Amino acid sequence: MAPPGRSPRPSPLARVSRCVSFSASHRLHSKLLSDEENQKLFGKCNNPNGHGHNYKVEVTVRGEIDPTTGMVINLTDLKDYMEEAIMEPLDHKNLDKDVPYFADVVSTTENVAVFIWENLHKRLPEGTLYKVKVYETDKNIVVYKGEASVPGK
Ligand SMILES: Nc1nc2c(c(=O)[nH]1)N=C([C@H](O)[C@H](O)COP(=O)(O)OP(=O)(O)OP(=O)(O)O)CN2
Ligand SMILES: [Zn+2]
Repeated sequence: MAPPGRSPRPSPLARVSRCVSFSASHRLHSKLLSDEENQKLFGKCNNPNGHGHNYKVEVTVRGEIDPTTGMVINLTDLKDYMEEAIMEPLDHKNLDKDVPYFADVVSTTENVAVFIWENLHKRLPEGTLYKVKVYETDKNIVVYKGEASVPGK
């Protein structure tokens, strides 16, 4: 509580990140396209027997630093949430065949990032998930921040 006549001291906001790695196979193939169109669009990534990646995921949570605990979020809790939301559904899986979400959603890194966001944000305090960054390879990187475009705008 601030002394009378003084406004309360603003709580510092910080961003806390944690990384995990998982291995998975997939095939880029859209059910909305013909086999020929898929091959033309995705090339080697449309190989019928798939291919694999060692994905790296960086999750960032944003919030006030609690004056009592000194934490935005307990990283031990974040570790558990990431285990449930990322490792359990995705590690050592065939994304297209083992993960129901990707039955009709092309397993691009963009969509992997959205899947992880949707799975994580329901476990975290409202409004605290800030960023999901997925490295499909060292060179191919996607950032998703929960944003969506409004149709017609
Ligand atoms: N917009 C997207 N484009 C592509 C994605 C994707 O997720 N989003 N994914 C792929 C493939 O999955 C493919 O595996 C990418 O591999 P590759 O091109 O081999 O990866 P690198 O660029 O890191 O490999 P180098 O050959 O060493 O450059 C394709 N497109
Ligand atoms: Zn791939």
